[in-house]
Amino acid sequence: MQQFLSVSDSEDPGSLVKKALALKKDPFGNQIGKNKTLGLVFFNPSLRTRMSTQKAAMNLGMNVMVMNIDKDGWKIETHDGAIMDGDNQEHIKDAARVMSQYVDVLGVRTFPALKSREEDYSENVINQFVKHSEVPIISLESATRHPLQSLADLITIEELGIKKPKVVLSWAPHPRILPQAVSNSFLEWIKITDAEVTLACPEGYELDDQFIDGVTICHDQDKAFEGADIIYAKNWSSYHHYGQRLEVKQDWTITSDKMALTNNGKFMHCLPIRRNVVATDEVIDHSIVYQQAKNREFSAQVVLLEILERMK
Ligand SMILES: NCCC[C@H](NC(=O)CCC(=O)O)C(=O)O
Ligand SMILES: NC(=O)OP(=O)(O)O
Repeated sequence: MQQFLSVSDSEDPGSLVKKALALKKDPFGNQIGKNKTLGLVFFNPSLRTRMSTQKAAMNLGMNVMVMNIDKDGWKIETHDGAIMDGDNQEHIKDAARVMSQYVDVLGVRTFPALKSREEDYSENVINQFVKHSEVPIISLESATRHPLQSLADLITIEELGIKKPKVVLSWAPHPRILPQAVSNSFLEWIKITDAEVTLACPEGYELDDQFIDGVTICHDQDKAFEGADIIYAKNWSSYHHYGQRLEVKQDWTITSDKMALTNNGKFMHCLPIRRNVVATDEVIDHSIVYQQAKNREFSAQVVLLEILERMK
């Protein structure tokens, strides 16, 4: 693997799931990362991605450097050709090139601004890193995708051992407007499995066509939940009415009553989760979200391993 920005960067993404499960059994068996350094650049907050990716790198014997560029760096200009006489102090092309000289692999987290769909879906920030970095780039969640999360989700689903699982990706309420990245990415990855996938969301919350191709869309949450094996909950803001908050009449919070409609379904969420807004305490406390979060370590480890193996 040369880089990891989406499912299409792996020739055989299904094999990553199996290799990750093997790493989970023997995390320290391969020290290929000795004398190699991973850099992690954060434009946004993170708990799981930060810690699981550092742990994954340490499992392989790597050193890790973390740069919270939004807090500790100069203010970054992201537009090509900008006349930098305003607040922004350092151009992304200079920052990316320089940081890449200190490390062997570079991870980048960058959220969308949710103001312009064209700007966000152009993936300008992470693509500038790809363009100007001298080393492979790993997405730690970009404007439109979160592949390390989706790979961990697939590892978790594989561990459940359900044949042809009925999976529902359900929209849920949230006090803020959030990116579509986790949901887009989940749909892009779940397609490589034999799962039957339904997207449950209020009208106006359908995702970009490139992600929902082949997915059943259901605007009735109760109906979607009937017989489901897995409920993957997430809030996302409207793709079609970009950056807007649409009126939603029904209550989409996931409760135990709704989970009772499923086939003893497992509840998944990438975290962080707004308790008693996205889902009730009872649902979260009986869920597999911690198993899912633990698997972030092995999704990151298998990706680092594949990248390091290619560099040998
Ligand atoms: N990395 C996992 C999710 C990150 C982000 N969630 C958030 O920003 C939630 C913040 C809050 O609850 O205010 C998202 O939805 O893409
Ligand atoms: N799920 C996830 O990516 O969490 P963080 O935003 O805390 O890294």
